Amino acid sequence: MTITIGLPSKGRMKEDSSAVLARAGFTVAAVGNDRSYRGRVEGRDDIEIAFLSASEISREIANGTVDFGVTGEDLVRERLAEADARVEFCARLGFGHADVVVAVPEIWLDVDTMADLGDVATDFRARHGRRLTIATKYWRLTQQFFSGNHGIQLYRIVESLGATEGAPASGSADIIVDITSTGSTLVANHLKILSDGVILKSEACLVRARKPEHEGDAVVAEIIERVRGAL
Ligand SMILES: Nc1ncnc2c1ncn2[C@@H]1O[C@H](COP(=O)(O)OP(=O)(O)OP(=O)(O)O)[C@@H](O)[C@H]1O
Ligand SMILES: O=P(O)(O)OC[C@H]1O[C@H](OP(=O)(O)OP(=O)(O)O)[C@H](O)[C@@H]1O
Repeated sequence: MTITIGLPSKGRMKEDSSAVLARAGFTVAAVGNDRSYRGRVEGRDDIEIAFLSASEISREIANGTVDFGVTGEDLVRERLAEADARVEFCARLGFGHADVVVAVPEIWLDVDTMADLGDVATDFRARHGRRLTIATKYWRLTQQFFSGNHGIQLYRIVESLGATEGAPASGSADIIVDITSTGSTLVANHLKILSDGVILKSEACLVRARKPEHEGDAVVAEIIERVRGAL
């Protein structure tokens, strides 16, 4: 059986992903020219590399078209319901850190917690004639956190495909759920994170699609062990 590993072909995780595999003893090379989307590992005919974007990797892991992938935990949990049943987070790789957070306008002085926000959501229709709106590209994580963890049901998600932090100022949503690393984009947009508003502390992970044929497979076990040993 050939084991396929999805690695970022571009973006912020690209260099660190190849470096961690190299430290684990797997030297990755493109097949054909530099622009190829297939790679191989030197000396290993039993491992194939698929170069994809971080978000494509989460999709391919969900489909099971790759066995392993290096991508952000946020992208995997957003893509997959019941993520822990479907995939194994084999190793946290120490780069690509970002928190998925709930942020509200700084001027909402009496809103500091999710409970405060729940009160705002409850009163919102009476005050404004519509539901509280949340701009995000993290639909699943937002619904799980608001409805599942905090019992907040009265809101509407407004899909955001970019510049999410600008939504409250432009009037396209009241609050946001987005990723932050240094926090400077939130500050620049006069937004504050609720004190219990961190939905997920994400980083790049080695993720395995749980497949029956992986049971007892020596190459699968070797990849996990060597990557863990390289951290
Ligand atoms: N400052 C940051 N902004 C956005 N994502 C970040 C940041 N820091 C770390 N990440 C992580 O990087 C991953 C996304 O990486 P990247 O933007 O390269 O992905 P992509 O999905 O390939 O991009 P694209 O949207 O161009 O397809 C996510 O897992 C995210 O958590
Ligand atoms: O907390 P900070 O360090 O300010 O980073 C957070 C910002 O960085 C990302 O956007 P980016 O401009 O990287 O674009 P992307 O979302 O398209 O990757 C992310 O979407 C946030 O807007």
